[in-house]
Amino acid sequence: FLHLEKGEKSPDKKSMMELPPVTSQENGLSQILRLVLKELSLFYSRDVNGVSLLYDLLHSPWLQALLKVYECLQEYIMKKPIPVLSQAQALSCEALLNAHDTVAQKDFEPVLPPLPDNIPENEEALRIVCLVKNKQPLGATIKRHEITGDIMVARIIHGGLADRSGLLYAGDKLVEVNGISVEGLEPEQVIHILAMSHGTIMFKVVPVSDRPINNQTTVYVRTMAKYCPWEDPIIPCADAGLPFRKGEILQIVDRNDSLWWQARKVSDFGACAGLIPSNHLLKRKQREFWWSQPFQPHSCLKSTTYGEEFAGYGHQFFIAGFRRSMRLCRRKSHTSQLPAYTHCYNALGAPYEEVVRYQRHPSDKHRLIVLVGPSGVGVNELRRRLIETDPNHFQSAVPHTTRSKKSYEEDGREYHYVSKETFESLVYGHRMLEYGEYKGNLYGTSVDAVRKVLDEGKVCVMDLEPQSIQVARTHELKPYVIFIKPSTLNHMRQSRKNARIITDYYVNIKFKDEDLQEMEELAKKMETQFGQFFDQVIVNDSLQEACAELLTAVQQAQDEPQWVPATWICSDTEPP
Ligand SMILES: Nc1ncnc2c1ncn2[C@@H]1O[C@H](COP(=O)(O)OP(=O)(O)OP(=O)(O)O)[C@@H](O)[C@H]1O
Repeated sequence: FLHLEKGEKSPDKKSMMELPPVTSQENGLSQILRLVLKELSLFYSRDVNGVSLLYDLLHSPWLQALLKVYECLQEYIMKKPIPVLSQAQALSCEALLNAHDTVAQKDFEPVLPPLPDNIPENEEALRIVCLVKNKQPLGATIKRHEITGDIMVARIIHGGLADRSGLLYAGDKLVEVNGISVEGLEPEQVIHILAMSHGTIMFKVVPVSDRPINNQTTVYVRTMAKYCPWEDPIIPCADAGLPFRKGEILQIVDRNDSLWWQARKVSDFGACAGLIPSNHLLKRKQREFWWSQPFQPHSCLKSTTYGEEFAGYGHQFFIAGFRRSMRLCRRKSHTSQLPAYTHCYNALGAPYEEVVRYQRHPSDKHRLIVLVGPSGVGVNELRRRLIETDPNHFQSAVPHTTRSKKSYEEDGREYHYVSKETFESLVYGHRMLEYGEYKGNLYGTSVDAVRKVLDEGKVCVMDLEPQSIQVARTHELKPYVIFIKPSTLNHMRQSRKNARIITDYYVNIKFKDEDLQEMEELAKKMETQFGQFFDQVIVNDSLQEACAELLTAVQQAQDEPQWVPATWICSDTEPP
């Protein structure tokens, strides 16, 4: 510090004005203070009233020290010196470590460390990081360098303490922990030292010469598979892994490593990131898993024997798409065609689907509402009730059939009646969202039938078998998929006492216990296989409550922001 002694000869005002401009380095608060003190000293020597008090105040060592510290920090912020200068040593924490990337999720909190007594001569090459153990993990992993055998910081977990401290980097070489040299130690031994340490822990590291720069933009993805780090034998550090279920939305924050990415769940944004297998790696795992499984025929759908068709509900107005033949046909639809596809998709499709936040503009067409659920759960009951709340706003799509029209039917009301050739051309042209055969006739719902409802400015509500969801997931329809889930067996026994299950016979029959059990099993299978596509799950326990939930969900789908595949919004988006 520049020190002005009391009574020291000060320059006169003119010469003060002519002082050469201070360099940018000097152009700080200390310099201004120095000039003020010089000015004051002029009056001090003349014993001007009150000046001595002001002079003493501004001359006090604590004020000058405070300004100097402030300037040091400013300089540190501007220069980001490597390694960290002694003035700015500080703040860092935690440690995760393991044989490959051993993680010792030790608990730490940052501390402002005392400066070491004797700073080594080669200070420039070392960084000293002090941490205080607390309940937070360090958020870094260590490993042994394959060639040199050095203990290295393998990864810094995004958002963890080490990351936030800004003092530890992947590639830093660990030299000492609490004064103990780590040379020749195994990563596990280093972890043991950490585990045994209490209070402040000091790491001495040789900083990595090229700090990794993460200049990738973050992407959001929907997980198409589930992942459990503790069941993964090849994850570098299971404790640093991020477990996820199918259908969760993740924010991928680091893709520098081609095998292990870092991500966090949008449902838990405050948490630090975790390791997840990269797209490529997860795909490989799925492929290996798929080939290791014996072929299992698809058991998600129930097939029935087929009786006669008769007209459906006798409600006050006609709602298309509730015809018994269509519903029974759907039950057996695709059972022979889709299983292999479904398994293949799960095994070989992209494990992460890039998603973006989408909010429908009021002038855009409505999103298609798709209801999915095991047979008998109440999909059609709920759909019918929803449409009845506002038939001018909610509508079903009119299905196609190749069977002949009955005298009381109207073309385009119950069905679109078409020839087998026309129907088949729609199928081959990929114009059918789903289709099947019932008693020698074809039944199905076309994209055009859905489009017609949407073009009229209405909300199209349809039920689909889960394996058809993929077909409906297009930029144009932007389906919002709601899974109708049965409640517990005990609840169902009560609530379904008077309910009737649709049969192939003229009289619908009451639910038996086996029907309820089968429904529960089917629901589980559907969730396991197709849960990644469900935007919403509604448990159909009380019909009234389920209806209210459905209405709310449908309104949210149309009016509030939702995660949708990025390809629906920008067609040139590549998968991550
Ligand atoms: N929450 C509920 N409480 C009581 N009864 C219900 C409830 N939900 C649906 N039901 C009744 O259960 C029966 C079956 O419902 P629904 O016909 O909607 O089944 P579904 O899921 O469409 O099955 P499918 O596709 O096989 O026809 C109907 O009698 C319906 O009124």
